[in-house]
Amino acid sequence: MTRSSGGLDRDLDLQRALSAVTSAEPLVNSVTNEVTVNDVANITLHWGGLPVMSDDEREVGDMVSIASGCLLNMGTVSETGEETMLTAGRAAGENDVPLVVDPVGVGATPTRSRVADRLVTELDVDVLNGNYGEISALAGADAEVRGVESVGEYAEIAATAVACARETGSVVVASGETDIVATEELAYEVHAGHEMMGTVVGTGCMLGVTLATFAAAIDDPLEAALAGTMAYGLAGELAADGVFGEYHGPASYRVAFLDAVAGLANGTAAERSDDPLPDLADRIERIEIEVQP
Ligand SMILES: Nc1ncnc2c1ncn2[C@@H]1O[C@H](COP(=O)(O)OP(=O)(O)O)[C@@H](O)[C@H]1O
Ligand SMILES: Cc1ncsc1CCOP(=O)(O)O
Ligand SMILES: [Mg+2]
Repeated sequence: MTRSSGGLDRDLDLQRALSAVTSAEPLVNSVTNEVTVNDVANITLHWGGLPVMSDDEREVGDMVSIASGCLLNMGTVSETGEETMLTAGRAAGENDVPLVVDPVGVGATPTRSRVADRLVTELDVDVLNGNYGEISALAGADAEVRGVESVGEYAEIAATAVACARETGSVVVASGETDIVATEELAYEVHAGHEMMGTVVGTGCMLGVTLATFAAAIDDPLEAALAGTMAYGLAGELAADGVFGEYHGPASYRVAFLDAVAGLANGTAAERSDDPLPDLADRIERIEIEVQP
């Protein structure tokens, strides 16, 4: 892999993206796991979307057909859940509803790898989001996913994310200390977030529905992924800086983080912090990747 970095080669405006979401107020259906479902619903609302968690085989196709975005999160996928996610994903494809898939825990067990493979091969996925280990496992690269956590080193994660984008035709968001947003052509490093985000269960799931909510309001999936990933990491920083209240550990940090998301969407972040929105050219770096064919 050859790597050369360059500036942000796109006109990306974070306030414009945030306003697109709040003005669209998109209905977003999440078929997701019961571990973090409430946080996934709440953060959808905090961004300005309308959450619904329809996951019954008899209804989910109808609900997705009237939604503007759809998330499939396989965190606790059951046998029925597998078929329901495919029903929801097919309805998204038939109704041109942007589809985000979070292949939680792919690579940890043969079952998760099989289900994830079905989702990415049988559905038209606009954005795939997972941690470094999950995206590496999906791309067939060396990966260690312990349960749902990514462990190990991933020095080539940008090239792996591009390879995954090439294989799936999706925009790929590989989350970690530095988030990678990749297409079949290139990758962007998004320098945002805070280590406290890694201490809260659900921050990957909430990133997934953030991407679905932004993709529901912004036509270009790459722009939606870059803006959503950046806004999400920014909320993590504002919370860590105490802008939305003092925290004393992961539990109180989680509350401050949710308040920071709402504050970015409703404008109160600007009242609480001198300059809440950074110049994206300083935070997003384009990485040219020469991936071996
Ligand atoms: N050490 C870190 N520094 C900055 N941001 C982080 C860190 N760890 C996690 N994050 C952020 O937390 C969110 C969830 O990422 P991650 O923990 O990789 O997902 P998952 O919970 O699915 O494993 C992402 O937005 C990511 O950028
Ligand atoms: C712990 C756990 N187990 C099955 S789903 C889930 C939540 C995963 O959340 P995240 O991917 O955001 O860490
Ligand atoms: Mg996750």
